[in-house]
Amino acid sequence: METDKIEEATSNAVDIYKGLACSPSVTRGEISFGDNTSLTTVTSIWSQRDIERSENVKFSRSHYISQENHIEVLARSAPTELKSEVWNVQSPSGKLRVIIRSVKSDKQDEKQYIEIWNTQNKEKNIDVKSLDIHGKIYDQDGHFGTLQWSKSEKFLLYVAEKKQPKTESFFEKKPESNSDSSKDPPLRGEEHVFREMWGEQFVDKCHPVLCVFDIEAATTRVLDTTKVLNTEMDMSAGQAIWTPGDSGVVFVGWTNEPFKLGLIYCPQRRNALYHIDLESTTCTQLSEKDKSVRSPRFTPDGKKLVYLQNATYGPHMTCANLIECDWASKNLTTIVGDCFQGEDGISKFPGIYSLEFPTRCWATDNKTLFMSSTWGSKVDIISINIETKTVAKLNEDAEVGVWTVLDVTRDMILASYANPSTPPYLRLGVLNLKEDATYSITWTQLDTPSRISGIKYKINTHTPTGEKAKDHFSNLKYESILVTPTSESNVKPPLVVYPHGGPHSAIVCDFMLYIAGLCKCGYAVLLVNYRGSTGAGKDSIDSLPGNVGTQDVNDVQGAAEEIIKDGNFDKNRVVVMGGSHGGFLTGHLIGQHPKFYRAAVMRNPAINVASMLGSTDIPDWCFVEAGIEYNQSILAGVEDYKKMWERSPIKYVKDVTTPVMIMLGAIDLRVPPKQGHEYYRALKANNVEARMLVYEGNCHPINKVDAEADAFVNIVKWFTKHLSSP
Ligand SMILES: CC(=O)N[C@@H](C)C(=O)N[C@@H](C)C(=O)N[C@@H](C)C(=O)O
Repeated sequence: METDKIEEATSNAVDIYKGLACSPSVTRGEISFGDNTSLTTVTSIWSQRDIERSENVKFSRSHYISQENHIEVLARSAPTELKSEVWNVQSPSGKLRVIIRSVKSDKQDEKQYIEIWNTQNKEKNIDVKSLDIHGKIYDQDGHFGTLQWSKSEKFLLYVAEKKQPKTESFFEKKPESNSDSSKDPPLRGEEHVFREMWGEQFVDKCHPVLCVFDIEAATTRVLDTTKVLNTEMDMSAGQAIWTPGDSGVVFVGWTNEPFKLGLIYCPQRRNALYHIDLESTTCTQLSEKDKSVRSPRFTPDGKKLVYLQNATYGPHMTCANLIECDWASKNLTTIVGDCFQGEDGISKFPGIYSLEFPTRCWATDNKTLFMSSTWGSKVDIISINIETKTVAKLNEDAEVGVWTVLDVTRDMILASYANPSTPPYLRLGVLNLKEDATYSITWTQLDTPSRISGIKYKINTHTPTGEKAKDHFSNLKYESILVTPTSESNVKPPLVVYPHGGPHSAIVCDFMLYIAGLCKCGYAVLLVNYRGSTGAGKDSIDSLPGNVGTQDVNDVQGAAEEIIKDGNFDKNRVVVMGGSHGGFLTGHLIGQHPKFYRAAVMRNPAINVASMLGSTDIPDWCFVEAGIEYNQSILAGVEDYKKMWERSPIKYVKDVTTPVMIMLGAIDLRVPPKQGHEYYRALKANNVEARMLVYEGNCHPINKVDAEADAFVNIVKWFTKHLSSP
């Protein structure tokens, strides 16, 4: 009986997952205007899981739009699969397009090409290797990646790996003396020198440099940024943009010394904004010292430069400031600073929580920009007027979900919208300037949303209660999202408690494949944005470091108990799952509340912060979350290790009775797999049922198509098994 139930649930999960996995996500969008100004084209790039091919398939779509007096979709192109495109960027005039293509030979060695297309054909194709001046061109990695046309459309600006000298063994036969001495001889004995890279998911990115490609000459110039302020500072460069008139480049430079820390999800690494003049090659620092900056953008008239900034080190995601640099004077002004929740809760603007501005983000007024930013458990479109320093929310309160601004140009805005029951779809809007100098948007849906039936969701607000409120920030509110199956059955659905990772991140009302899948399998899911999450004020974020393992655990448990008290769920059918710091919280929850959860699942869990310190790409995280101020010269002492251990779930493993399934990415550099092994061994030593899945070739997210699919079905099977047993 139990076996049949498990088999049926597993087979059902496979079918449900295969159906939902077809929902594509939009990765880029661009508004363009042909010669005929009445015709607008929206080009969008999508990604979709292909389980049969076990890869994410990328494809483009186009919408052809008339906007005589309102926006009307005249035609839609069929999706076109994009094979091997790393970049695809239209020139400012729309007459040219550059594609960076990456082609893998059957021997799997990768070749890259720079392709220049006009509106009829491919004009130029350059084999990057033939340039022999840099390594691989960087993709859109969210940190370094850049590909920008100059206004003149004669040059391209991109980021590539610095060329490495050739190396050879000490025992290699020396070449004849009359050989070509003009070439740099290979370095002997350097073949095995460690090349430090930028951590998790940046394993082939060690030293990015700025490159300017002359299209006519088909040659590239690598900009030497070591002469910053006349110091030999070795820098990694990225996020580069042209200065007005193409006379120079503004870019973000990260110091490579004393050692690199993991960069992904960590926009608080020490760096600065620089300006390099292409004629004199002088390089000057624009931004303040000892800050972390990102996403520089010039106003269309070139008079102002804005960028996002926050403190270095400290919490890994925090409230960002918007800084304006007057280009003529280089004077800096803070337009939007830190915001705090205080007594007002999350309804008040919580500050900017975003990794970047859209590539094009300005209204034609040269003073209002549009971006997406996390606001509680949703992502809204906000406008920021850099003249009046005012912030406004642009989407309606009723449309709770995730709004992503993709492109803004000629007072039109392209965005995608999604929510837990609706995969992302495109909306094109016209910006309407109101009398108070703010904007409203008149939207047109470019597609009919494909809403998934049987899923409803609501956002709950929680206040820390009872003994949980003793901690320092007890007045701060926090949210959760309850996603519930809308079945007619009067059987109370089992509840999955799901704390997010980070810890300084947030789960937002997005379309999430796993959450929709669990819901369609009959589970309700409680997604908890405990204090310390982004989108709820800087004070919320600052409340957590040093209090992990207590405050965050109390908030998740408090939300779960509050929801169960409402009577819609059976308190004997509650399970818990989480990844990374969410796995850390899962371990704490089953250790500190041993009889509350019937089963647990952890993805790449941080189990023992003390033992993680020496092997993670983010050792600073171990200090910061344990409440120890970090700098790169710190060395942990006994007391530091003690603090880290005392805040770790391993401390409570002896009290665990809940069956645990651990899922590991074999090449995870963020939370190394040995963390999961440490917990697995401790559970087995205590005769607790434990199952461990190790996904080869997967890193921290475990998001390769086959692994992600296998993990989902295994999760459903694990929960079914343990909810079926007495
Ligand atoms: C916000 C954030 O992700 N912080 C990084 C330091 C980080 O990678 N933290 C991990 C411990 C973690 O919890 N990562 C989250 C994003 C996950 O779910 O993988």
